[in-house]
Amino acid sequence: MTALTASPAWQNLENLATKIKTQHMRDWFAADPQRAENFTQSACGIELDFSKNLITDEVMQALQTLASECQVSEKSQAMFAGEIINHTEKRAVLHTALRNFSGKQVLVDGEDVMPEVLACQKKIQDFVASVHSGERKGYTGKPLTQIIAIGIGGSFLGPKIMSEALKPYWFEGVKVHYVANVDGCHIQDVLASVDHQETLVVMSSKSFTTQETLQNTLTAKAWFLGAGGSQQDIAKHFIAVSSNIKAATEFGMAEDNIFPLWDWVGGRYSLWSAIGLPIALTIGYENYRELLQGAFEMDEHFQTAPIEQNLPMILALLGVWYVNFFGAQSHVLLPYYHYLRGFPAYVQQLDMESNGKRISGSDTAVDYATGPIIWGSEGTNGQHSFHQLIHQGTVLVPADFMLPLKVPNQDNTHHAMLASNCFGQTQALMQGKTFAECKADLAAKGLDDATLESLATHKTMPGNKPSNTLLFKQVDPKTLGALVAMYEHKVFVQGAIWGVNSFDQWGVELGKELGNQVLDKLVNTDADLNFDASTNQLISKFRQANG
Ligand SMILES: O=P(O)(O)OC[C@H]1O[C@](O)(CO)[C@@H](O)[C@@H]1O
Repeated sequence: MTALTASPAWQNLENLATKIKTQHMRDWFAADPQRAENFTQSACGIELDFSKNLITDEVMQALQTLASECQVSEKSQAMFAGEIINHTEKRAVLHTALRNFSGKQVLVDGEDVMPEVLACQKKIQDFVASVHSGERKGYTGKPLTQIIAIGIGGSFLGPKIMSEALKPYWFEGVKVHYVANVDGCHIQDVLASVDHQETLVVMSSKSFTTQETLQNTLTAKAWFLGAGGSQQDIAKHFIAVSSNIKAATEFGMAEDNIFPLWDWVGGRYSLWSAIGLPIALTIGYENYRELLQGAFEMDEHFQTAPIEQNLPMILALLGVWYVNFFGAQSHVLLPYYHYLRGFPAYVQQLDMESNGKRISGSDTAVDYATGPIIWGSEGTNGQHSFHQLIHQGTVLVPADFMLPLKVPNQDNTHHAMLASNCFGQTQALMQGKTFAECKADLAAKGLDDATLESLATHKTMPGNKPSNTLLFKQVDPKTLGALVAMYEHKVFVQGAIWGVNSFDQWGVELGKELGNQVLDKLVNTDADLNFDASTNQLISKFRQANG
């Protein structure tokens, strides 16, 4: 047993879980008219109804005790203070400094990082203004109306998904295309759709070593030169965002065209840095600043709200409850808003790359589950596919439903239908439908007793399936910023409880290394194959097909 699983707080939760598993949420709602109100909290434009969870006051208190025993708030103070909490990479973790509107200093190694952060924000502001006004032009004098944003992982998901979510705020006259994968089909399609004279390429790579991003940029550069641009025109059409200024200049980026970021910004936490430049180009700098402001307000809420009112804390503790005491292996995100359709993929990287870990801070393997599989897609589409498993399958899948109460420029018929589906799903998951209720329905249809008994077993819905409902007045930049920061802090709290380092990602390295070794054998077709038999066979087939 590790210290965590042996702790009194953990043991207490195990006992409570055994008790809770014999009860049904349906009965709690029937017995307590205040339940919904008691288990609803709001902050920063987000209302969280967590009453449809397998919890009682006693459970929530026990979870809060666990958080205190794991020193979550002390660990969070260390993060905000710029301490080296990413101990395997010896780095501070300060994405919060990128949206720090408090006017206070943020020290890393005794030095205030805020002047550099503010200077970079000013550079973004000026750059966006020069593109939007048409003052910054391409080499033939045309305005830059087509932006190709090249990057992958955290250098792609944040900009793409947040821009998509803010469609009602798009600046007219500029179109941003995203390219992440090294699959040539994508970049070719995008290049074929734009005029090189009007195109600005924003290459985003914190490390400036990522294969996909480097190759896609080289392809874009070759296309630009092939279409009539010259080497000296590159500076007008190619810019980079990177913490590796040396590699970016060696690659050919003009120094003035490089937007910096710092090693204390993790890739999956980087949308608040210049990695967010494509967002600012899409929605304008003022709206982009609102996004940052929303995140800042959530940071303040996370640091100051009491644990029982603290949205990231509540979400994190509920997640721990299901992962560690109910055996839940996944968590589904269900935005009922088309423009937020990419949000599950965003949280997927944020959560799985952060807490998909098995070694704790004491350098030993954990004996408890850590980060779950995060998945999901927009409602109502999922209702007609995977919701079946959530309702009647054999695994427990806690869900976060999300709905803006108002959507811009929309006829209420659609929105009311969308909301009714969202609320109806949470209701069905919670209450289910008993065998007796199913039988009564079938009897009313005049079915004979044998058919009725048999069919009713199949139609019975156990219910008691947990879900959170997150309501927003609307998905404006500020609320979206708060929403993203809320999930960041949720992930932080869980990592703090599980004792893992949420800020490294060694697991992705081996694949990159082996991929490069394989690439060498694919390109050098005479080279001996000395991998395992399966990999050798796959390489041979590729060589034959492309020989
Ligand atoms: O911005 P970079 O350095 O190109 O990295 C892209 C992504 O690659 C990863 O390291 C994973 O491969 C992510 O953490 C990161 O967001």
